[in-house]
Amino acid sequence: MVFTSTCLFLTKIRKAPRKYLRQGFIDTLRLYVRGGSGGNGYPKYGGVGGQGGSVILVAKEKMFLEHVLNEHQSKRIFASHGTDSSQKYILGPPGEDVKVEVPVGVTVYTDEGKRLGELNKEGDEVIVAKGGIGGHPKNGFLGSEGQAWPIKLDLKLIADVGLVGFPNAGKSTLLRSISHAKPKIASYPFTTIRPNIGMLKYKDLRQISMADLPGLIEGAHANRGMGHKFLKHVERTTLLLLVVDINGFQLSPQHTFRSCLDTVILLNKELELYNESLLEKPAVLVINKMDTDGALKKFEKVREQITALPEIIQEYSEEIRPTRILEIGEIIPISAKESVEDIEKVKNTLRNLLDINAEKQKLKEVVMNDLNVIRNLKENLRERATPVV
Ligand SMILES: Nc1nc2c(ncn2[C@@H]2O[C@H](COP(=O)(O)OP(=O)(O)OP(=O)(O)O)[C@@H](O)[C@H]2O)c(=O)[nH]1
Repeated sequence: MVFTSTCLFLTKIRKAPRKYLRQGFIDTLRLYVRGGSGGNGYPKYGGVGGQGGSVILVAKEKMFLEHVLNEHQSKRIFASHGTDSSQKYILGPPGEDVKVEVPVGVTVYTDEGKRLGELNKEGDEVIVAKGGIGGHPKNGFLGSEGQAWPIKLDLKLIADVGLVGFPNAGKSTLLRSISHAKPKIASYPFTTIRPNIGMLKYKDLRQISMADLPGLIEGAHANRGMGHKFLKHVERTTLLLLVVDINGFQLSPQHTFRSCLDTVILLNKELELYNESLLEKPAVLVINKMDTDGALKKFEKVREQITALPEIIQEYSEEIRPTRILEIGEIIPISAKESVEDIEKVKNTLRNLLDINAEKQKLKEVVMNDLNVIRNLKENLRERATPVV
């Protein structure tokens, strides 16, 4: 009886998980971290206390912040203290470091917004709370306290390609058919509520990662829909893959219907408003659902309009019209659902564009290096030419 009532009581007080946890994707996480204190020294023998352990973040692939939260449910991570110096240990043993695995793509901040570091590839490490130094003659043999503060982990997914589009355009369907990812697909908007990452695999073993992000809506830059939260992930992708529905989009009967061309322009605008530098990224435009009635005729018109975008946008009102136009490298009509050939075409185009982009980046680096060498040489010559007074 007592047992039953205890169970009932426990069931009653168990809180429902917070909303963001129910959604199943977290891209920021606050932790409290503390390095261990240094051990005290031993004045009699000039003994030095052990250094306190540090809290260190280590980047790991295929991880999400939910895993960090599961591992550290209290959100408090403490490294151990250094041992005092004693007769037994003249040099006190150091405290152990605590290594916390976090996803690749995390940037760490303090509450004041100071950036402590970025973890961009597997194995990258950032010390987030240093252990205190041990006591020794110069500090009066008193070990000092370790660093202790709350930190914020901010995750931005790193993928080669980022899928951007309005809800229901077919982004998840494309990701599913082009990679081995299994995102949820349904005929209603906002089926995707968390980013999914798929790997595109090629015969020569080359792999390209692609992130499917929840659909944007008008006003996403100002945090309407789920936009803002997810737009930040586009910042770290190399190439943008815009997906639009040839038949346009309407969020609900209360909302304005947007044609296929409108959605391209609106996506351009949303990206621009969120962060103009996103428009510098190479972009491919995929026009989806080409298997539907009348799609071919609509496509011919839309393609023409998109190639003349600078003039076409003048017909749009100021709040919709972007000031800067996204450079669309290629426009590909596809049926993500029906055509394997279309998917192959997208796959090959992405690879080519990424390769061209990598070459460009390399060239840019070489030019920058050369410029630096020339600048240094010039400075050297100027210094030599200056007469010594
Ligand atoms: N006819 C046709 N329907 C498609 C095609 N691609 C996707 N669909 C359908 O469009 C609907 C939406 O597809 P999703 O892949 O979930 O779209 P999404 O862009 O990921 O949607 P959100 O998760 O809301 O952002 C589903 O009913 C799909 O079956 C296509 O090529 N042709």
